[in-house]
Amino acid sequence: MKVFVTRQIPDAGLDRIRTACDCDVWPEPLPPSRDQLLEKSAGCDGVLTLLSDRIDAEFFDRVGPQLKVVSNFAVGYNNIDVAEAARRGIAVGNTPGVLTDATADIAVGLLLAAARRMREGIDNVTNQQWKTWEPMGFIGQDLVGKTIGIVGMGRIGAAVARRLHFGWGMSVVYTSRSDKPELDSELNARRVAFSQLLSDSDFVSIHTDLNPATEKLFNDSAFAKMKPTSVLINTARGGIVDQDALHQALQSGTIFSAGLDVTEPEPLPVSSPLRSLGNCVILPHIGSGTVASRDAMATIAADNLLAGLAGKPLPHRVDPA
Ligand SMILES: NC(=O)C1=CN([C@@H]2O[C@H](COP(=O)(O)OP(=O)(O)OC[C@H]3O[C@@H](n4cnc5c(N)ncnc54)[C@H](O)[C@@H]3O)[C@@H](O)[C@H]2O)C=CC1
Ligand SMILES: O=C(O)C(=O)CO
Repeated sequence: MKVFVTRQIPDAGLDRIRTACDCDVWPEPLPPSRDQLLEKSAGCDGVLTLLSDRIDAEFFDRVGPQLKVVSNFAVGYNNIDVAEAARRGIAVGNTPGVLTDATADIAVGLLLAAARRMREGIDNVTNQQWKTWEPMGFIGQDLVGKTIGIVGMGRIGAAVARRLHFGWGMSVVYTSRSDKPELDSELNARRVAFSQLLSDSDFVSIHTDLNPATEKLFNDSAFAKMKPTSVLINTARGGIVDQDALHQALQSGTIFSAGLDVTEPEPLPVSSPLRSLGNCVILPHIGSGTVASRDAMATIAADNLLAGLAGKPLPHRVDPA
């Protein structure tokens, strides 16, 4: 079986694939260009992709009808046209669960950083502008006893809610496609409408997948409903936030600050005004970036790939919505 792996991934997964397949791994740190992706994947039975690889009808046409499986090295799969894959009988896999804690930790880290103005503080020290301890300097937002609004109460959303409820005594409100009675009783949480979440929350953390209903969900009208002291955290996907509206909200004081692990595009262009705002903390999409998480993602991605090649059910299969 011939496979293309679009980037170096941990040996925990790569060794399994190399043992079982004729495997070509993209060797560069930067992704293959679109043409290189299409060229390298052509004729393959399986591909192991990253969240930055666009997998669509054109890709499937160019790769050929022998393609059996696309295994995404991520839990998010908005880069893949899953419906088109299903129409063609191509299995799609992802890596849920093993990165939940790592990503929730980064969400909490961003929340602390954005609430307590750490970016401004670090910039101040790094630029040698810090002169003395000031009673009124770098005043941020308190966390204890505040309200966290979780947008998308899935695996990562629940893990963030637990951290903030049990660690900082926060009240939890959330939006979800369905009721979560077990979380309501565990966290004393309340499912509310999106607009109520925006107006009630001191902190809002985004944990939905990117889909047609969540694309640019955070726009001018959403920011207008948030408290001027509120902090927005996004570790989900950049496309869920209208970044022009976010810039305006941060600059005008409509909201207090933001912490982003994800942007659209990634990285943001050098000219993006969000890069230079002191009240916007931006990380280079490192939510799942721990040894254990990335090893486990590699193992699952390899297992999905090998199962698909063998015509067996994928351990973690993605179905069309
Ligand atoms: N920053 C990073 O490195 C990482 C980012 N992610 C992102 O986080 C997302 C969530 O991951 P998990 O929690 O594992 O997925 P999940 O599938 O457990 O949770 C997503 C939740 O969002 C809900 N949802 C979808 N649309 C909604 C809507 N319109 N309104 C309310 N709820 C909605 C779903 O029903 C689901 O409960 C991924 O799709 C991915 O994009 C995931 C891992 C790492
Ligand atoms: O898994 C994902 O969806 C990520 O964004 C990176 O781990």
